[in-house]
Amino acid sequence: MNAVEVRGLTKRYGNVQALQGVDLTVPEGMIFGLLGSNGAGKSTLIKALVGALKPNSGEWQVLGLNPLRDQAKLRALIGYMPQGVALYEDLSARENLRFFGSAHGVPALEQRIQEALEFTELTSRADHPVYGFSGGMKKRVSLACALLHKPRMLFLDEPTAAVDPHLKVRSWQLFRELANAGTTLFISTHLMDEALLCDRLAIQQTGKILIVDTPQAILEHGQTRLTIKQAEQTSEQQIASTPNALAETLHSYGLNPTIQALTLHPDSLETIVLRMLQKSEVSQ
Ligand SMILES: Nc1ncnc2c1ncn2[C@@H]1O[C@H](COP(=O)(O)OP(=O)(O)OP(=O)(O)O)[C@@H](O)[C@H]1O
Repeated sequence: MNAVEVRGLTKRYGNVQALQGVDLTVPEGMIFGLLGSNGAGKSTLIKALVGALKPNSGEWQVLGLNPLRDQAKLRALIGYMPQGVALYEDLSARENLRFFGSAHGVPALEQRIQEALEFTELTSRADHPVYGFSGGMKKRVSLACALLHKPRMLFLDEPTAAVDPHLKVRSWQLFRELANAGTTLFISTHLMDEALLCDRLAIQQTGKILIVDTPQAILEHGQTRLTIKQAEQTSEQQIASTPNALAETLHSYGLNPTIQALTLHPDSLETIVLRMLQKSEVSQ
């Protein structure tokens, strides 16, 4: 079964058409990314899918349920981490989890809270009030709340916005662990490096989905500028962004003709910075 099926979804706020006929299918058990710039309609789409707003028209189902009509049933099956922090600031992380867990009727709640705190690396600050937490820690508490009832599907609206590189990497490890265990994740982002970590990616612009494919296939829509410097001259050419195109071009420069594809995987700036930070921690 598909986790999400959407046809012709529209949503208007006054004269702003936030969703302009969205069609989308999300298979179960994967990390599905929704990439779009500010105002593209990502939060609106997620809110419609979790039953937090009423679209103007279209058909939409999540885990086979209608998010408005079957709201109570659906809430038991999904976790939702909104973009803004929706926590009780005067309560501790554990108390927030207890509150959300009770609302969901989570069995063996205290044990489950402990597991969620460990999973999100919050145990050492579990009993401190949330108002003293950094933005990244609050995000982790929100994630723990969304995970508490072991949902089949998680909707995470820009979960790593304003989060430092270490926590971002850790969050994506968590997302991958959850997907490996069978959870479907629907994650919105405007960050390209995160988009590449998804199994499938939809690109949204002004309320419309432009393309849905694997990140690799989307990258192959691009062109690569290849600069080759030899003793006397530098040559530049545009080639297709595919491993085969690179190998083929380099054959004329003497690359072993049996090599059919070449792929480079340079570290992102984030990875480089993270490694530097880790090295300096070890040497201190
Ligand atoms: N409650 C609202 N009332 C009026 N307009 C709204 C409301 N919520 C969103 N909009 C408008 O709808 C459009 C889509 O907004 P939405 O928040 O869904 O985009 P987004 O892709 O999530 O953006 P961001 O990345 O900045 O969070 C924007 O033009 C926004 O201003």
